[in-house]
Amino acid sequence: MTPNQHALLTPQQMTQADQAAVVAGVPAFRLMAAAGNAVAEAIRARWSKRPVLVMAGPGNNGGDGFVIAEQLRQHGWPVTLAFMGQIDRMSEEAQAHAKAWQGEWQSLSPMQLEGAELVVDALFGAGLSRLIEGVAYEMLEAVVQSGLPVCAVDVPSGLDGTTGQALGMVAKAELTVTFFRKKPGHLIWPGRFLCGDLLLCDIGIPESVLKGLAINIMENQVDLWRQDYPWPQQNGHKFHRGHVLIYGGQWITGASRLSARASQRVGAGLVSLAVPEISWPIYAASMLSVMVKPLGKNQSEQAFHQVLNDSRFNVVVIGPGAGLDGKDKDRVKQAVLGTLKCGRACVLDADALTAFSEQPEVLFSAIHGPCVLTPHEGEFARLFPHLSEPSGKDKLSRAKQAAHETGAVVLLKGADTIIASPDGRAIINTNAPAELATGGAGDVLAGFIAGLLAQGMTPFYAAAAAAWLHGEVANEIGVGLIAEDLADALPNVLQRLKAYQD
Ligand SMILES: NC(=O)C1=CN([C@@H]2O[C@H](COP(=O)(O)OP(=O)(O)OC[C@H]3O[C@@H](n4cnc5c(N)ncnc54)[C@H](OP(=O)(O)O)[C@@H]3O)[C@@H](O)[C@H]2O)[C@@H](O)CC1
Ligand SMILES: [K+]
Repeated sequence: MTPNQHALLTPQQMTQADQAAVVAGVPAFRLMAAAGNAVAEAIRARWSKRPVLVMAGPGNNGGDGFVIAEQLRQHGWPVTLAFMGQIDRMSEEAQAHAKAWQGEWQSLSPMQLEGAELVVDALFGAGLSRLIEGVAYEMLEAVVQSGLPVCAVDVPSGLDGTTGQALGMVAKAELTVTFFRKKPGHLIWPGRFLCGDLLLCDIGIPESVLKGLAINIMENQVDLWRQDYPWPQQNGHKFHRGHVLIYGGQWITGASRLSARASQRVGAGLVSLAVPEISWPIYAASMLSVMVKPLGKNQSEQAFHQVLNDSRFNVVVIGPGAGLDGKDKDRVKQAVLGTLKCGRACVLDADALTAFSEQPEVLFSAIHGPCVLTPHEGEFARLFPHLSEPSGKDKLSRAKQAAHETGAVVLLKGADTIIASPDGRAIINTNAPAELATGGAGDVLAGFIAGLLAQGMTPFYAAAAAAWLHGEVANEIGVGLIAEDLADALPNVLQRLKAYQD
Protein backbone atom coordinates (compact mmCIF):
# COMPACT_ATOMS: atom_id res chain seq x y z
CA MET A 1 0.00 0.00 0.00
CA THR A 2 1.29 3.43 -0.86
CA PRO A 3 0.18 6.72 0.67
CA ASN A 4 -1.61 7.44 -2.60
CA GLN A 5 -4.20 4.93 -1.53
CA HIS A 6 -5.48 7.49 0.96
CA ALA A 7 -5.48 10.44 -1.39
CA LEU A 8 -8.73 12.37 -1.39
CA LEU A 9 -9.68 13.91 -4.72
CA THR A 10 -11.75 17.01 -5.07
CA PRO A 11 -14.49 16.63 -7.69
CA GLN A 12 -12.35 18.75 -10.04
CA GLN A 13 -9.38 16.44 -9.54
CA MET A 14 -11.67 13.46 -10.06
CA THR A 15 -12.80 14.89 -13.37
CA GLN A 16 -9.14 15.32 -14.32
CA ALA A 17 -8.49 11.70 -13.29
CA ASP A 18 -11.37 10.55 -15.51
CA GLN A 19 -9.99 12.56 -18.42
CA ALA A 20 -6.44 11.30 -17.86
CA ALA A 21 -7.76 7.73 -17.79
CA VAL A 22 -9.40 8.28 -21.17
CA VAL A 23 -6.15 9.72 -22.55
CA ALA A 24 -4.36 6.65 -21.14
CA GLY A 25 -6.62 4.48 -23.27
CA VAL A 26 -9.60 3.58 -21.06
CA PRO A 27 -12.76 4.55 -22.98
CA ALA A 28 -15.18 6.84 -21.11
CA PHE A 29 -17.98 4.45 -22.06
CA ARG A 30 -16.21 1.66 -20.19
CA LEU A 31 -15.56 3.82 -17.11
CA MET A 32 -19.24 4.65 -16.91
CA ALA A 33 -20.22 1.01 -17.39
CA ALA A 34 -17.82 0.01 -14.61
CA ALA A 35 -19.18 2.71 -12.31
CA GLY A 36 -22.82 1.75 -12.91
CA ASN A 37 -22.09 -1.96 -12.61
CA ALA A 38 -20.27 -1.42 -9.32
CA VAL A 39 -23.28 0.40 -7.88
CA ALA A 40 -25.76 -2.20 -9.16
CA GLU A 41 -23.65 -4.96 -7.63
CA ALA A 42 -23.47 -3.11 -4.30
CA ILE A 43 -27.23 -2.69 -4.34
CA ARG A 44 -27.85 -6.38 -5.01
CA ALA A 45 -25.44 -7.31 -2.22
CA ARG A 46 -27.19 -5.09 0.29
CA TRP A 47 -30.88 -5.17 -0.54
CA SER A 48 -33.22 -7.97 -1.57
CA LYS A 49 -34.97 -7.64 -4.94
CA ARG A 50 -37.61 -4.89 -4.70
CA PRO A 51 -39.22 -2.09 -6.75
CA VAL A 52 -36.55 0.55 -7.24
CA LEU A 53 -36.71 4.14 -8.45
CA VAL A 54 -33.58 5.35 -10.26
CA MET A 55 -33.35 9.14 -10.40
CA ALA A 56 -31.00 10.11 -13.24
CA GLY A 57 -29.71 13.67 -13.74
CA PRO A 58 -28.51 15.60 -16.80
CA GLY A 59 -24.79 14.74 -16.60
CA ASN A 60 -22.59 11.68 -16.27
CA ASN A 61 -23.93 10.94 -12.81
CA GLY A 62 -27.25 10.43 -14.60
CA GLY A 63 -25.38 8.28 -17.15
CA ASP A 64 -24.34 6.00 -14.30
CA GLY A 65 -28.02 5.91 -13.34
CA PHE A 66 -28.97 4.46 -16.74
CA VAL A 67 -26.34 1.72 -16.36
CA ILE A 68 -27.60 0.87 -12.88
CA ALA A 69 -31.21 0.76 -14.06
CA GLU A 70 -30.36 -1.61 -16.90
CA GLN A 71 -28.24 -3.87 -14.72
CA LEU A 72 -30.93 -4.18 -12.07
CA ARG A 73 -33.58 -4.77 -14.75
CA GLN A 74 -31.50 -7.59 -16.21
CA HIS A 75 -31.43 -9.16 -12.76
CA GLY A 76 -35.20 -9.08 -12.61
CA TRP A 77 -35.72 -5.99 -10.47
CA PRO A 78 -38.79 -3.84 -11.15
CA VAL A 79 -37.15 -0.51 -12.15
CA THR A 80 -38.73 2.91 -12.65
CA LEU A 81 -36.41 5.48 -14.24
CA ALA A 82 -37.04 9.16 -13.52
CA PHE A 83 -34.90 11.42 -15.68
CA MET A 84 -34.16 15.10 -15.46
CA GLY A 85 -32.49 16.67 -18.47
CA GLN A 86 -32.09 16.23 -22.21
CA ILE A 87 -30.59 13.02 -23.56
CA ASP A 88 -29.12 14.75 -26.62
CA ARG A 89 -27.21 17.18 -24.43
CA MET A 90 -25.54 14.44 -22.42
CA SER A 91 -21.97 13.25 -23.03
CA GLU A 92 -21.50 10.64 -25.76
CA GLU A 93 -20.98 7.86 -23.27
CA ALA A 94 -24.03 8.85 -21.23
CA GLN A 95 -26.15 8.95 -24.40
CA ALA A 96 -24.90 5.51 -25.36
CA HIS A 97 -25.82 4.09 -21.96
CA ALA A 98 -29.18 5.88 -22.03
CA LYS A 99 -29.89 4.16 -25.36
CA ALA A 100 -28.85 0.81 -23.92
CA TRP A 101 -31.53 1.13 -21.23
CA GLN A 102 -34.30 -1.22 -22.30
CA GLY A 103 -37.10 0.30 -20.25
CA GLU A 104 -39.12 3.50 -20.35
CA TRP A 105 -38.21 6.73 -18.64
CA GLN A 106 -40.38 9.48 -17.24
CA SER A 107 -39.64 13.08 -16.27
CA LEU A 108 -38.54 13.45 -12.68
CA SER A 109 -41.46 13.93 -10.32
CA PRO A 110 -42.19 13.05 -6.69
CA MET A 111 -45.17 10.97 -7.95
CA GLN A 112 -42.73 8.28 -9.05
CA LEU A 113 -41.90 7.44 -5.46
CA GLU A 114 -45.25 5.65 -5.27
CA GLY A 115 -44.59 1.94 -4.83
CA ALA A 116 -40.79 2.30 -4.69
CA GLU A 117 -38.95 0.50 -1.91
CA LEU A 118 -35.49 1.79 -2.74
CA VAL A 119 -34.24 5.00 -4.36
CA VAL A 120 -31.05 5.28 -6.42
CA ASP A 121 -29.82 8.86 -6.36
CA ALA A 122 -27.95 9.56 -9.62
CA LEU A 123 -29.04 13.18 -10.07
CA PHE A 124 -25.79 15.07 -9.53
CA GLY A 125 -22.28 13.98 -8.65
CA ALA A 126 -18.97 15.66 -9.23
CA GLY A 127 -20.56 18.22 -11.55
CA LEU A 128 -22.79 19.86 -8.93
CA SER A 129 -22.27 23.54 -9.57
CA ARG A 130 -24.97 25.38 -7.63
CA LEU A 131 -27.76 25.13 -5.07
CA ILE A 132 -30.37 22.46 -5.65
CA GLU A 133 -33.62 24.12 -6.70
CA GLY A 134 -36.87 23.52 -8.54
CA VAL A 135 -37.96 20.01 -9.40
CA ALA A 136 -34.72 18.46 -8.12
CA TYR A 137 -35.32 20.15 -4.76
CA GLU A 138 -38.93 18.94 -4.64
CA MET A 139 -37.86 15.45 -5.57
CA LEU A 140 -35.12 15.20 -2.96
CA GLU A 141 -37.43 16.68 -0.35
CA ALA A 142 -40.04 14.04 -1.19
CA VAL A 143 -37.39 11.33 -0.94
CA VAL A 144 -36.47 12.58 2.54
CA GLN A 145 -40.12 12.62 3.57
CA SER A 146 -40.71 9.12 2.19
CA GLY A 147 -38.15 7.65 4.58
CA LEU A 148 -37.15 5.19 1.82
CA PRO A 149 -33.60 3.81 1.82
CA VAL A 150 -31.36 5.65 -0.62
CA CYS A 151 -28.27 4.48 -2.46
CA ALA A 152 -26.29 7.49 -3.68
CA VAL A 153 -24.09 7.35 -6.75
CA ASP A 154 -20.72 9.00 -6.11
CA VAL A 155 -22.16 11.49 -3.60
CA PRO A 156 -25.68 12.15 -2.34
CA SER A 157 -26.97 14.76 -4.81
CA GLY A 158 -26.59 18.24 -3.38
CA LEU A 159 -23.56 17.32 -1.29
CA ASP A 160 -20.45 19.29 -2.18
CA GLY A 161 -17.75 16.70 -2.68
CA THR A 162 -14.98 19.09 -1.68
CA THR A 163 -16.43 20.58 1.47
CA GLY A 164 -18.97 18.11 2.83
CA GLN A 165 -21.57 20.88 2.89
CA ALA A 166 -25.14 20.47 1.66
CA LEU A 167 -26.11 22.80 -1.17
CA GLY A 168 -29.83 23.36 -0.74
CA MET A 169 -31.25 19.88 -0.24
CA VAL A 170 -29.74 16.45 0.24
CA ALA A 171 -31.45 13.12 0.87
CA LYS A 172 -29.35 11.18 3.36
CA ALA A 173 -28.12 7.95 1.82
CA GLU A 174 -27.90 4.61 3.53
CA LEU A 175 -25.12 3.64 1.13
CA THR A 176 -22.92 5.82 -1.07
CA VAL A 177 -20.84 4.16 -3.76
CA THR A 178 -17.93 6.22 -5.04
CA PHE A 179 -15.20 5.52 -7.55
CA PHE A 180 -11.39 5.38 -7.64
CA ARG A 181 -10.75 7.57 -4.57
CA LYS A 182 -12.85 9.08 -1.80
CA LYS A 183 -13.57 12.81 -1.88
CA PRO A 184 -13.06 15.15 1.13
CA GLY A 185 -16.81 15.78 1.28
CA HIS A 186 -17.39 12.11 2.08
CA LEU A 187 -15.44 12.53 5.33
CA ILE A 188 -16.25 16.04 6.55
CA TRP A 189 -19.47 16.67 8.47
CA PRO A 190 -22.30 16.77 7.61
CA GLY A 191 -21.15 14.92 4.48
CA ARG A 192 -19.95 11.92 6.47
CA PHE A 193 -23.40 11.57 8.00
CA LEU A 194 -25.26 12.17 4.73
CA CYS A 195 -23.29 9.49 2.87
CA GLY A 196 -24.20 6.67 5.25
CA ASP A 197 -21.92 3.71 4.59
CA LEU A 198 -19.28 4.57 2.02
CA LEU A 199 -18.13 2.01 -0.52
CA LEU A 200 -15.11 2.75 -2.70
CA CYS A 201 -14.97 0.90 -6.03
CA ASP A 202 -12.26 0.42 -8.62
CA ILE A 203 -13.57 1.31 -12.10
CA GLY A 204 -10.36 0.75 -14.03
CA ILE A 205 -8.75 4.19 -13.74
CA PRO A 206 -4.98 3.58 -13.75
CA GLU A 207 -3.09 4.65 -10.61
CA SER A 208 -0.65 6.54 -12.83
CA VAL A 209 -3.17 9.36 -13.31
CA LEU A 210 -2.59 10.43 -9.70
CA LYS A 211 0.84 11.78 -10.58
CA GLY A 212 -0.56 14.70 -12.51
CA LEU A 213 -3.08 15.78 -9.90
CA ALA A 214 -1.13 17.74 -7.23
CA ILE A 215 -2.92 15.90 -4.45
CA ASN A 216 -2.64 17.56 -1.07
CA ILE A 217 -5.56 16.16 0.93
CA MET A 218 -5.34 12.72 2.54
CA GLU A 219 -7.40 10.56 4.84
CA ASN A 220 -5.51 9.87 8.06
CA GLN A 221 -4.20 6.32 7.79
CA VAL A 222 -1.19 4.66 9.34
CA ASP A 223 0.57 4.34 6.00
CA LEU A 224 0.90 8.09 5.73
CA TRP A 225 3.29 8.35 8.67
CA ARG A 226 4.36 4.89 9.73
CA GLN A 227 7.78 5.24 8.08
CA ASP A 228 8.40 8.21 10.37
CA TYR A 229 7.04 6.64 13.55
CA PRO A 230 9.75 6.88 16.23
CA TRP A 231 9.90 3.38 17.67
CA PRO A 232 12.44 2.99 20.50
CA GLN A 233 15.80 1.74 19.22
CA GLN A 234 17.88 -1.00 20.86
CA ASN A 235 20.90 1.25 21.13
CA GLY A 236 18.95 4.34 22.16
CA HIS A 237 18.63 5.87 25.61
CA LYS A 238 16.12 8.21 27.14
CA PHE A 239 17.93 11.33 26.00
CA HIS A 240 17.47 10.20 22.42
CA ARG A 241 13.73 10.16 22.90
CA GLY A 242 13.21 13.80 23.67
CA HIS A 243 12.27 15.83 26.73
CA VAL A 244 8.83 17.41 26.89
CA LEU A 245 8.25 20.39 29.14
CA ILE A 246 4.65 21.08 30.11
CA TYR A 247 3.36 24.29 31.63
CA GLY A 248 1.16 23.49 34.65
CA GLY A 249 -1.51 25.88 35.96
CA GLN A 250 -2.27 26.81 39.55
CA TRP A 251 -5.88 25.72 39.88
CA ILE A 252 -6.72 23.18 37.22
CA THR A 253 -3.93 20.73 37.80
CA GLY A 254 -5.42 17.68 36.10
CA ALA A 255 -5.24 18.90 32.52
CA SER A 256 -1.46 19.30 32.29
CA ARG A 257 -0.98 16.05 34.16
CA LEU A 258 -3.09 14.28 31.53
CA SER A 259 -0.84 15.80 28.85
CA ALA A 260 2.27 14.71 30.74
CA ARG A 261 1.06 11.15 31.07
CA ALA A 262 0.17 11.05 27.38
CA SER A 263 3.61 12.32 26.33
CA GLN A 264 5.20 9.59 28.40
CA ARG A 265 2.99 6.84 27.04
CA VAL A 266 3.65 7.80 23.45
CA GLY A 267 7.34 7.42 24.11
CA ALA A 268 8.94 10.73 25.13
CA GLY A 269 12.16 9.88 26.97
CA LEU A 270 11.61 12.46 29.70
CA VAL A 271 8.70 14.65 30.71
CA SER A 272 8.81 17.62 33.09
CA LEU A 273 6.06 19.82 34.45
CA ALA A 274 6.82 23.43 35.39
CA VAL A 275 4.22 24.48 37.98
CA PRO A 276 3.43 27.30 40.43
CA GLU A 277 5.19 26.62 43.71
CA ILE A 278 1.93 26.75 45.64
CA SER A 279 0.50 23.85 43.64
CA TRP A 280 3.75 21.89 43.55
CA PRO A 281 2.76 19.37 46.27
CA ILE A 282 -0.35 18.35 44.33
CA TYR A 283 1.61 17.76 41.16
CA ALA A 284 4.62 16.18 42.77
CA ALA A 285 2.61 13.81 44.94
CA SER A 286 0.69 12.43 41.99
CA MET A 287 3.45 12.02 39.41
CA LEU A 288 6.12 9.39 39.86
CA SER A 289 8.14 9.41 36.66
CA VAL A 290 7.42 13.01 35.65
CA MET A 291 9.80 15.64 37.04
CA VAL A 292 7.92 18.52 38.64
CA LYS A 293 9.68 21.88 38.76
CA PRO A 294 8.35 24.67 40.99
CA LEU A 295 8.37 28.06 39.28
CA GLY A 296 9.38 30.00 42.38
CA LYS A 297 7.33 31.74 45.06
CA ASN A 298 6.02 34.60 42.94
CA GLN A 299 5.58 32.61 39.77
CA SER A 300 6.74 35.68 37.89
CA GLU A 301 6.32 35.95 34.15
CA GLN A 302 10.07 35.43 33.85
CA ALA A 303 10.14 32.24 35.89
CA PHE A 304 9.13 30.03 33.00
CA HIS A 305 11.72 31.70 30.76
CA GLN A 306 14.41 30.63 33.19
CA VAL A 307 13.25 27.04 32.95
CA LEU A 308 13.33 27.36 29.15
CA ASN A 309 17.03 28.18 29.35
CA ASP A 310 17.62 24.49 29.84
CA SER A 311 18.15 23.45 26.25
CA ARG A 312 17.40 19.78 26.94
CA PHE A 313 13.68 20.51 26.69
CA ASN A 314 13.02 20.04 23.01
CA VAL A 315 9.23 20.41 23.02
CA VAL A 316 6.97 22.61 25.13
CA VAL A 317 3.24 22.19 25.76
CA ILE A 318 1.28 25.20 26.96
CA GLY A 319 -2.44 25.50 27.45
CA PRO A 320 -4.05 22.58 29.29
CA GLY A 321 -5.20 23.98 32.64
CA ALA A 322 -2.88 26.96 32.20
CA GLY A 323 -5.41 29.46 33.54
CA LEU A 324 -6.77 32.78 32.31
CA ASP A 325 -7.79 34.51 35.54
CA GLY A 326 -6.10 37.70 36.69
CA LYS A 327 -2.36 37.53 36.16
CA ASP A 328 -2.55 33.97 34.86
CA LYS A 329 -3.40 35.17 31.39
CA ASP A 330 -0.30 37.39 31.12
CA ARG A 331 1.86 34.59 32.46
CA VAL A 332 0.49 32.23 29.86
CA LYS A 333 1.06 34.76 27.08
CA GLN A 334 4.63 35.39 28.22
CA ALA A 335 5.29 31.66 28.47
CA VAL A 336 4.05 31.18 24.91
CA LEU A 337 5.98 34.14 23.51
CA GLY A 338 9.13 33.10 25.36
CA THR A 339 8.85 29.57 24.01
CA LEU A 340 8.34 30.80 20.46
CA LYS A 341 11.14 33.32 20.76
CA CYS A 342 13.67 30.68 21.65
CA GLY A 343 12.51 28.58 18.70
CA ARG A 344 11.34 25.58 20.72
CA ALA A 345 8.94 23.21 19.04
CA CYS A 346 5.64 23.61 20.81
CA VAL A 347 2.04 22.51 21.09
CA LEU A 348 -0.33 25.33 21.98
CA ASP A 349 -3.75 24.29 23.18
CA ALA A 350 -6.74 25.57 25.15
CA ASP A 351 -5.86 28.59 27.36
CA ALA A 352 -2.67 29.25 25.40
CA LEU A 353 -4.89 29.99 22.39
CA THR A 354 -7.67 31.82 24.21
CA ALA A 355 -5.12 34.05 25.98
CA PHE A 356 -4.43 35.67 22.60
CA SER A 357 -8.04 36.13 21.51
CA GLU A 358 -7.83 39.93 21.82
CA GLN A 359 -4.61 40.13 19.80
CA PRO A 360 -4.19 36.98 17.76
CA GLU A 361 -1.67 38.73 15.49
CA VAL A 362 0.76 38.95 18.44
CA LEU A 363 0.73 35.15 18.58
CA PHE A 364 0.83 34.64 14.83
CA SER A 365 3.74 36.99 14.23
CA ALA A 366 5.77 35.18 16.91
CA ILE A 367 5.47 31.77 15.21
CA HIS A 368 8.59 30.99 13.22
CA GLY A 369 9.51 27.44 14.14
CA PRO A 370 7.77 24.09 14.53
CA CYS A 371 4.43 24.73 16.18
CA VAL A 372 1.12 22.90 16.41
CA LEU A 373 -2.07 24.75 17.35
CA THR A 374 -4.88 22.46 18.51
CA PRO A 375 -8.09 24.52 18.75
CA HIS A 376 -11.61 23.21 19.03
CA GLU A 377 -14.22 25.23 17.14
CA GLY A 378 -14.72 27.68 20.04
CA GLU A 379 -11.02 28.41 20.41
CA PHE A 380 -10.68 28.60 16.63
CA ALA A 381 -13.44 31.22 16.43
CA ARG A 382 -11.70 33.32 19.07
CA LEU A 383 -8.39 33.28 17.21
CA PHE A 384 -9.73 33.44 13.66
CA PRO A 385 -13.02 35.39 13.84
CA HIS A 386 -12.91 35.98 10.07
CA LEU A 387 -12.71 32.22 9.49
CA SER A 388 -15.20 31.07 12.12
CA GLU A 389 -18.25 28.97 11.26
CA PRO A 390 -20.70 31.83 10.58
CA SER A 391 -18.32 33.01 7.82
CA GLY A 392 -19.90 30.24 5.73
CA LYS A 393 -16.44 28.86 4.93
CA ASP A 394 -16.13 25.11 5.15
CA LYS A 395 -14.00 23.38 7.76
CA LEU A 396 -11.29 22.20 5.37
CA SER A 397 -10.70 25.67 3.90
CA ARG A 398 -10.83 27.26 7.34
CA ALA A 399 -8.15 24.95 8.75
CA LYS A 400 -5.97 25.34 5.65
CA GLN A 401 -6.31 29.11 5.70
CA ALA A 402 -5.47 29.25 9.41
CA ALA A 403 -2.31 27.19 8.84
CA HIS A 404 -1.36 29.45 5.94
CA GLU A 405 -1.90 32.61 8.01
CA THR A 406 -0.04 31.44 11.12
CA GLY A 407 2.75 29.30 9.69
CA ALA A 408 1.79 26.64 12.23
CA VAL A 409 0.27 23.23 11.78
CA VAL A 410 -3.38 23.67 12.74
CA LEU A 411 -5.29 20.71 14.11
CA LEU A 412 -8.95 21.75 14.11
CA LYS A 413 -10.77 19.32 16.37
CA GLY A 414 -14.10 17.61 15.89
CA ALA A 415 -15.59 14.33 14.77
CA ASP A 416 -13.78 15.15 11.51
CA THR A 417 -10.54 16.59 12.90
CA ILE A 418 -8.53 18.32 10.19
CA ILE A 419 -4.77 18.68 10.35
CA ALA A 420 -3.56 21.43 8.04
CA SER A 421 0.00 22.33 7.20
CA PRO A 422 1.14 25.83 6.17
CA ASP A 423 2.39 24.30 2.90
CA GLY A 424 -1.19 23.52 1.83
CA ARG A 425 -1.36 19.83 2.73
CA ALA A 426 -4.24 18.59 4.87
CA ILE A 427 -5.16 15.31 6.53
CA ILE A 428 -8.69 14.42 7.60
CA ASN A 429 -8.96 12.13 10.60
CA THR A 430 -11.81 9.65 10.46
CA ASN A 431 -11.48 7.20 13.34
CA ALA A 432 -12.71 9.29 16.30
CA PRO A 433 -15.71 7.76 18.08
CA ALA A 434 -18.41 9.81 19.82
CA GLU A 435 -16.96 8.81 23.21
CA LEU A 436 -13.99 11.12 22.63
CA ALA A 437 -16.17 14.17 23.24
CA THR A 438 -15.29 14.26 26.93
CA GLY A 439 -13.40 16.68 29.18
CA GLY A 440 -9.65 16.15 29.17
CA ALA A 441 -9.47 14.21 25.91
CA GLY A 442 -7.90 17.25 24.22
CA ASP A 443 -5.21 17.48 26.91
CA VAL A 444 -4.26 13.90 26.14
CA LEU A 445 -4.11 14.68 22.43
CA ALA A 446 -1.76 17.61 23.09
CA GLY A 447 0.45 15.26 25.09
CA PHE A 448 0.52 12.66 22.32
CA ILE A 449 1.52 15.29 19.75
CA ALA A 450 4.26 16.66 22.01
CA GLY A 451 5.63 13.20 22.76
CA LEU A 452 5.90 12.39 19.06
CA LEU A 453 7.39 15.79 18.23
CA ALA A 454 9.97 15.29 20.98
CA GLN A 455 11.04 12.05 19.32
CA GLY A 456 11.66 13.76 16.01
CA MET A 457 8.45 13.48 14.00
CA THR A 458 7.57 16.53 11.93
CA PRO A 459 4.75 18.67 13.36
CA PHE A 460 2.38 17.65 10.54
CA TYR A 461 2.89 13.91 10.93
CA ALA A 462 3.15 14.12 14.74
CA ALA A 463 -0.29 15.75 14.79
CA ALA A 464 -1.70 13.20 12.32
CA ALA A 465 -0.26 10.19 14.14
CA ALA A 466 -1.44 11.55 17.49
CA ALA A 467 -4.97 12.13 16.20
CA TRP A 468 -5.09 8.59 14.80
CA LEU A 469 -3.77 7.03 18.04
CA HIS A 470 -6.23 9.13 20.04
CA GLY A 471 -9.15 7.80 17.96
CA GLU A 472 -7.84 4.27 18.08
CA VAL A 473 -7.46 4.13 21.88
CA ALA A 474 -10.91 5.64 22.24
CA ASN A 475 -12.34 2.89 20.02
CA GLU A 476 -10.52 0.32 22.09
CA ILE A 477 -12.05 1.64 25.33
CA GLY A 478 -15.51 2.36 23.94
CA VAL A 479 -18.52 3.40 25.99
CA GLY A 480 -17.71 4.69 29.46
CA LEU A 481 -14.41 6.22 28.37
CA ILE A 482 -12.97 9.04 30.47
CA ALA A 483 -9.86 11.02 29.59
CA GLU A 484 -7.80 9.27 32.29
CA ASP A 485 -8.19 5.99 30.41
CA LEU A 486 -6.74 7.18 27.13
CA ALA A 487 -3.02 7.27 27.77
CA ASP A 488 -3.11 4.05 29.76
CA ALA A 489 -4.87 2.22 26.93
CA LEU A 490 -2.21 3.32 24.44
CA PRO A 491 0.25 0.42 24.91
CA ASN A 492 -2.19 -2.11 23.40
CA VAL A 493 -2.75 0.08 20.37
CA LEU A 494 0.97 0.73 19.95
CA GLN A 495 1.72 -2.98 20.16
CA ARG A 496 -0.76 -3.67 17.39
CA LEU A 497 0.66 -0.83 15.32
CA LYS A 498 4.18 -2.15 15.80
CA ALA A 499 3.16 -5.69 14.86
CA TYR A 500 1.56 -4.30 11.68
CA GLN A 501 4.73 -2.35 10.97
CA ASP A 502 7.00 -5.37 11.48
N1 LIG B 1 -16.26 11.52 -16.36
C1 LIG B 1 -16.18 10.17 -16.36
O1 LIG B 1 -15.53 9.59 -17.20
C2 LIG B 1 -16.91 9.40 -15.31
C3 LIG B 1 -17.80 10.04 -14.46
N2 LIG B 1 -18.62 9.34 -13.68
C4 LIG B 1 -19.78 9.94 -13.07
O2 LIG B 1 -19.95 11.23 -13.59
C5 LIG B 1 -20.20 12.14 -12.56
C6 LIG B 1 -19.76 13.50 -12.93
O3 LIG B 1 -20.42 13.80 -14.10
P1 LIG B 1 -20.56 15.28 -14.64
O4 LIG B 1 -19.24 15.92 -14.58
O5 LIG B 1 -21.23 15.19 -15.92
O6 LIG B 1 -21.44 15.99 -13.55
P2 LIG B 1 -22.88 15.62 -12.90
O7 LIG B 1 -22.68 15.49 -11.45
O8 LIG B 1 -23.53 14.50 -13.58
O9 LIG B 1 -23.74 16.96 -13.11
C7 LIG B 1 -23.54 17.81 -14.17
C8 LIG B 1 -24.86 18.28 -14.72
O10 LIG B 1 -25.70 18.73 -13.68
C9 LIG B 1 -26.01 20.10 -13.88
N3 LIG B 1 -26.11 20.72 -12.56
C10 LIG B 1 -25.12 20.89 -11.68
N4 LIG B 1 -25.60 21.39 -10.53
C11 LIG B 1 -26.92 21.54 -10.70
C12 LIG B 1 -27.97 22.01 -9.88
N5 LIG B 1 -27.75 22.41 -8.62
N6 LIG B 1 -29.21 22.04 -10.37
C13 LIG B 1 -29.45 21.63 -11.64
N7 LIG B 1 -28.50 21.16 -12.47
C14 LIG B 1 -27.26 21.12 -12.01
C15 LIG B 1 -24.96 20.62 -14.76
O11 LIG B 1 -25.46 21.73 -15.44
P3 LIG B 1 -24.54 23.00 -15.76
O12 LIG B 1 -23.79 23.34 -14.49
O13 LIG B 1 -23.61 22.55 -16.81
O14 LIG B 1 -25.51 24.03 -16.15
C16 LIG B 1 -24.69 19.42 -15.66
O15 LIG B 1 -25.69 19.32 -16.64
C17 LIG B 1 -19.50 11.57 -11.38
O16 LIG B 1 -20.05 12.06 -10.19
C18 LIG B 1 -19.71 10.09 -11.59
O17 LIG B 1 -20.96 9.71 -11.05
C19 LIG B 1 -18.55 7.88 -13.72
O18 LIG B 1 -19.42 7.50 -14.75
C20 LIG B 1 -17.17 7.39 -14.00
C21 LIG B 1 -16.66 7.94 -15.25
K1 LIG C 1 -25.64 11.42 -6.79
